[in-house]
Amino acid sequence: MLEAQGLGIIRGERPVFAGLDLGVAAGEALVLRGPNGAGKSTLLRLLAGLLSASAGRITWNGAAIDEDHGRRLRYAGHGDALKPALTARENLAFWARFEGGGAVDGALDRLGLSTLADLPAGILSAGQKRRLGLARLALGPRPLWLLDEPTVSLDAAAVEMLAGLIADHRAGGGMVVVATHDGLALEDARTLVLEKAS
Ligand SMILES: Nc1ncnc2c1ncn2[C@@H]1O[C@H](COP(=O)(O)OP(=O)(O)OP(=O)(O)O)[C@@H](O)[C@H]1O
Repeated sequence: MLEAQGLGIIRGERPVFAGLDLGVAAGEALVLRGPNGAGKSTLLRLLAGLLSASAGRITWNGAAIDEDHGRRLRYAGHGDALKPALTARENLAFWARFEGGGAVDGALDRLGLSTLADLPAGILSAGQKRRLGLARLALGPRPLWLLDEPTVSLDAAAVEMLAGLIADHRAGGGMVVVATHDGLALEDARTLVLEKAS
């Protein structure tokens, strides 16, 4: 279980949020909402261990997260983290190697990219690049997914693929925390609304 207690962070000398508590158990989804600048990306980066909190603590099964935390999660931020000169398949194969293995062709297929597998990532459309970035989720199981506005640039079919991917992940006991401004439909998801600090 992922938990945060009394979480607060100051960025650029200004508090983004303070006193924030949350918990996500196996199979659960937590949707982060709130206006631009409210701190959704900041919270996801904290939960990923990419930023340090100014106050409070983040725990995994009761123990403070440490340098091993990154191996139990997949974080998909605003960028797609692709190398434009490599093909779609080569990009994903790079990630699979980096993570110690993964089913590359199956992941491409899951995001509807099989016919584009041998094209350089640099010539893919914005939505195709986003699909490819998200195909990393399908490389193999990791318990925690942290997704920052994953539906940006996606068409309706791809949003459905993503929703299916998340549903399967949760059915297998996975957890997901997702920041979104739109209507990504996740069954039985809880919502955490962040207010903009004044
Ligand atoms: N590197 C940084 N240095 C200083 N302040 C930062 C930094 N990164 C973000 N901030 C500030 O932190 C606050 C929260 O930003 P964040 O990106 O987490 O918001 P958000 O809720 O994800 O917004 P959006 O809906 O626009 O994506 C903003 O006021 C932003 O200016």
